[in-house]
Amino acid sequence: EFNQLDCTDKQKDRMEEFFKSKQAVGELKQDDLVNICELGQGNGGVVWKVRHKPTDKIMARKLIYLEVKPALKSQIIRELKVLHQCNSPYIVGFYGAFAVEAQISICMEYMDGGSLDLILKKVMRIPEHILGKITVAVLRGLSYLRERHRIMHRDIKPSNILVNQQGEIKLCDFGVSAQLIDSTLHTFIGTRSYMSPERLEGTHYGIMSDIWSLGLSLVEMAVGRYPIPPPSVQDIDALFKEDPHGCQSRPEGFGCHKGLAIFELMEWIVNEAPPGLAREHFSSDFCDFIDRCLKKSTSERADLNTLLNHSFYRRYENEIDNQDMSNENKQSTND
Ligand SMILES: N#Cc1cccc2[nH]nc(N)c12
Repeated sequence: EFNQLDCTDKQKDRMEEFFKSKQAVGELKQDDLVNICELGQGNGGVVWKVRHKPTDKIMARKLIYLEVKPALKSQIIRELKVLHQCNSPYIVGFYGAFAVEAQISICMEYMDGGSLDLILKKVMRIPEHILGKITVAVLRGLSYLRERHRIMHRDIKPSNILVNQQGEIKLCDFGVSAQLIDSTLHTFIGTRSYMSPERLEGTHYGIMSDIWSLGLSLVEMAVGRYPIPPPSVQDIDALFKEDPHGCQSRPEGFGCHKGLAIFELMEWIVNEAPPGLAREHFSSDFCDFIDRCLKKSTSERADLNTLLNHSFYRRYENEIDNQDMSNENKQSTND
């Protein structure tokens, strides 16, 4: 019985490989890093693809600009060091963190497939079977953070789910430093929110809030646009109507509806019915999985263990493990 915290041999090999490359890098210094190109903006910072000159390793470096007292900055760097213990096939690798003046640098494993928000912009929408694999990786990543580190993610959304050419799917940007969270609370800049109703209302929230954010992210990736306010039935039908040219293109005006202002959108999340999937276009267990993630009341919402036993998760969990096994078998027959 594969436990969601177990790893396949292939995953163990990859983690050991990363650990060795991390040992080769040693302590990170600003002057050892050279920018290659920008990978993304958001989450209170900008992410650069960088090269570590002494080892020639490619990394991703998140830069957070923070005007805080030196004592707070040292506390943030100290708290970020917990990331050295966050070792899971579903969590992006961590090389180290350091501060230079008002800039905090978090250096991590470079994921050459990028983040799912940028992929979604290119492919219009993500097919259900891929969303199944994404769901397995996210739930296993959330399980790892909860079981081994007693933390929730706090910011599940497509831009914090990264992929690489080996088909790995990993979480990044989780709230490991309480001080960094506190110091950046006022810096929210965005036109959409993945926060749960209870979090927007300022009441108690926890891991169940991550489950809401996962559900909302999956609907967005399934449909191809942020799902609040919900797309019309016509929008959805147009989305799935085969394009006469055989290639999928975004229907005229789809997704570029006049969006709600951020506060209207937050009010919608708190006051209106949650979004869901159209049953004529998605499997019943995917629709049911989403419905259970997007219950507005946390007492009705599915918790992590319930979702790890849901038929939608079960359908894809073996695919990820067998994929590694089959890759291992292919590798061993090629050896
Ligand atoms: N964090 C991060 C991030 C954002 C966009 C692309 C990326 N590739 N590898 C990363 N770590 C990363």
